[in-house]
Amino acid sequence: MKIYLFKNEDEMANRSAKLFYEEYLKNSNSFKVMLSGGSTPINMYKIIISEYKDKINWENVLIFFGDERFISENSSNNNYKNTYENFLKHIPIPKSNIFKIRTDIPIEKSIIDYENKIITKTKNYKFNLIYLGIGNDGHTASLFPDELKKKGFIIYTEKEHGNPPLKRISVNFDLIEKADKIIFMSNYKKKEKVLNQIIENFETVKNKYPTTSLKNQNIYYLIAKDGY
Ligand SMILES: O=C1O[C@H](COP(=O)(O)O)[C@@H](O)[C@H](O)[C@H]1O
Repeated sequence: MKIYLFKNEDEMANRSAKLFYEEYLKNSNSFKVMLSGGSTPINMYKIIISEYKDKINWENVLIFFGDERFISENSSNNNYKNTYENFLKHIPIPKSNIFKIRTDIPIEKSIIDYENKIITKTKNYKFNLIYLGIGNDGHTASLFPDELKKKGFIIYTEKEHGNPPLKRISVNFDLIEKADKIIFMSNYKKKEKVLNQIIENFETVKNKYPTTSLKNQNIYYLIAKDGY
């Protein structure tokens, strides 16, 4: 596990976009990547579009999502919609290489549908690269501290979370653990409590939060801390 601090969001975005490209080069025949939702990755997407778009054979890139807010794809709260608007519609990736989490069918059916897509396109749920965010309560993807009992590779939450409160679908720890590389990206602002603990003494918060509970050896925390 490595922690990298950046002076600002742009520097963090540059590094995370470079990592995207580096991992693509290692797996350029079939690059399986899982993206996080929320606003943090948007700057990274801009850099991938401007710096790397033309260096990547998008036919060989498969895009999945770590979690989804269970709301219509037309809503600005939908992770796929945001990723499509800020990233996917700007790159020449075939539509058939994008695997979204459906919100137009019942939630129990959607997790089965999503898991089937993953089973079909990966070897035993293994991704080359998984991007994750960090919530101010230490959640990651949609694995929330107060409901971690569900087993399986894909789960949905019992409660509604966030603003607006919505049920969520998420990949679970067992799937994330299998990835070749995991990148957490987070902005210090509004997440001081959990990020301070991660930065200052990771060992003391190991296993305390969903975001610090992974055992995978190839985890990068990229944290933008103004003026650091
Ligand atoms: O709700 C969510 O939030 C987290 C963090 O989002 P951010 O806006 O702070 O970047 C995100 O990682 C997750 O995918 C999303 O569903």
